[in-house]
Amino acid sequence: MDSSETFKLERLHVIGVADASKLKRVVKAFSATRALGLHDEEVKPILKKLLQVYDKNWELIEEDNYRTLFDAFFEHKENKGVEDKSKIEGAAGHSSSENPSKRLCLAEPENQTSRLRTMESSSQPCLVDRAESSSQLPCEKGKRSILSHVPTGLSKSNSKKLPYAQEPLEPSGIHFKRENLPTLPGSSEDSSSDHSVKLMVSENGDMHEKLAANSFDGKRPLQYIDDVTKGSEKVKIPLVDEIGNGCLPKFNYIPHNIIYQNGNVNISLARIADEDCCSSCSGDCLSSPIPCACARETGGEFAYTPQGLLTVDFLRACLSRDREPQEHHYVRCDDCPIERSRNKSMPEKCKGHLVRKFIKECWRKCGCDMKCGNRVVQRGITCKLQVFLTCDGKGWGVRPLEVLPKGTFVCEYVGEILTNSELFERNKKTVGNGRHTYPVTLDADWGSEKNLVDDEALCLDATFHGNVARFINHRCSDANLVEIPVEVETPDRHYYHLAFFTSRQVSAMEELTWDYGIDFSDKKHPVKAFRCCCKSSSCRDKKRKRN
Ligand SMILES: C[S@@+](CC[C@H](N)C(=O)[O-])C[C@H]1O[C@@H](n2cnc3c(N)ncnc32)[C@H](O)[C@@H]1O
Repeated sequence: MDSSETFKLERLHVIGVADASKLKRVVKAFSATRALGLHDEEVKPILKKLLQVYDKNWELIEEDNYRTLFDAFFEHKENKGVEDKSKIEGAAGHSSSENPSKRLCLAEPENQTSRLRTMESSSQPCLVDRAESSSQLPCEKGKRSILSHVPTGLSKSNSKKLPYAQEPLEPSGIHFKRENLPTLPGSSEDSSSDHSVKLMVSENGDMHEKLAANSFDGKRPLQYIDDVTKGSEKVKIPLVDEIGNGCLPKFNYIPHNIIYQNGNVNISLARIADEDCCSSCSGDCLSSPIPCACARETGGEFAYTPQGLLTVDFLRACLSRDREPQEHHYVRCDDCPIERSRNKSMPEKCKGHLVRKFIKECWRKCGCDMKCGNRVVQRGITCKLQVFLTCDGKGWGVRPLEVLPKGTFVCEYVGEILTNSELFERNKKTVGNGRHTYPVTLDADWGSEKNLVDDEALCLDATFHGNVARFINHRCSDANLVEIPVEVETPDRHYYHLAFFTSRQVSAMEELTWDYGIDFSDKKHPVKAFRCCCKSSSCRDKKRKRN
């Protein structure tokens, strides 16, 4: 018997799996926990206990990339830590006055967290110091123990309403529904049993039973949508609300940008000149010793490695421009389309636009094949992502369910393509009602155009129609995502794709963030000013800092 067979049988024995068909599942669970550096010996008893509690229902353990198993593991660790601590303190003759919930919620800069530390706090990722968070959503307070089934409460009085809760958008393709899920016998409200079972109604109306073990409060349903993309992406993107307090987002999921009305986006093969494509290439352009015509457009080199990540040099150049822009990286238009749409007769002086480094991907007129390494963004989302309700008042956010190496393509920002005037008109109608908008200006190449006409000064608005990127929250200066303009099907750069790549390795369950580039003092900025809760040491929201 070889060592791998011994390993498999050992695990079957340890967790009491008699059926060999479960073997694959056991092995997969251990590979998932090992990928995060957890030791099999420590995971074994937790997995065994979960199988008992869930009556050998593997689906519940496997879903969300073994989320329940990870939660249970870290919860166990945490409880053990507290136990050990009180033993030590008991022996030393004093007790701790520290509130355990505060301990887990200590502010910690994202980029200093170790992989394990981030997972440890990930069951309720909270960067809020409880001492100052009376107006914030509670996170640890209502936590429900998976292994011990001790229900705890979630106080209504100190929960803060989310933007959507305050001002639900007008129906414009409402696709997600929130159900008040009926509690079945055996739920936590039914004290006769310690199994909390809820009937979940998914987007398509299917009903399925789900153990609400991650729900923090027996009275509040844990909200769960299997796939917010409605099957339009290659991967499913679930939505979870572990707090039971979020208003489900009302928007229409679209996987690709779509023109609202007047935006000038002209996609035609005739417009792609020979020098704008690599028609003489074949196979994979990355394997050629000489950069192809598309790579030359990127700056003479490919931006991607054969593994599909951004090259270190390209990422470094983008980050330095993003984080420490020099005066010469800015362009100021003579006749700025943004100022023009704000005040046609007397436009203010242009505030400046950061000229960014572009990636040019191969496309239809190129001779290479679809597997060419210079086609990354056009292949769409491949990472496992999850939309979740943040616990520090930012509303919904996005996190990966797996570790993302530095330079990974995560998703592009998708929305309606609007001209700046259209956006201005749209925003004018919504001024004063507290509604949040989701616009991004496509101004990365405004410097090379003399005077952009109105229908070429574009932006993306994901308020009503958008993809998962609309849920990514802002972080000042040291966000873990960087946005990079990507030219795919149009050679002129007033329209392009805005792609998000990781700026460093991101842990599983760590919130994804990007720097919206907001000047918090600019009251007229298209992104409506909000009080920034990013907790970055370089937070630019001066108001927030003072409070
Ligand atoms: C593009 S949306 C991001 C998704 C949003 N959280 C949601 O629930 O749909 C932008 C809005 O999220 C909120 N937001 C994003 N980053 C934030 C931050 N650092 N601090 C506070 N609010 C934030 C603001 O309300 C902002 O208008």
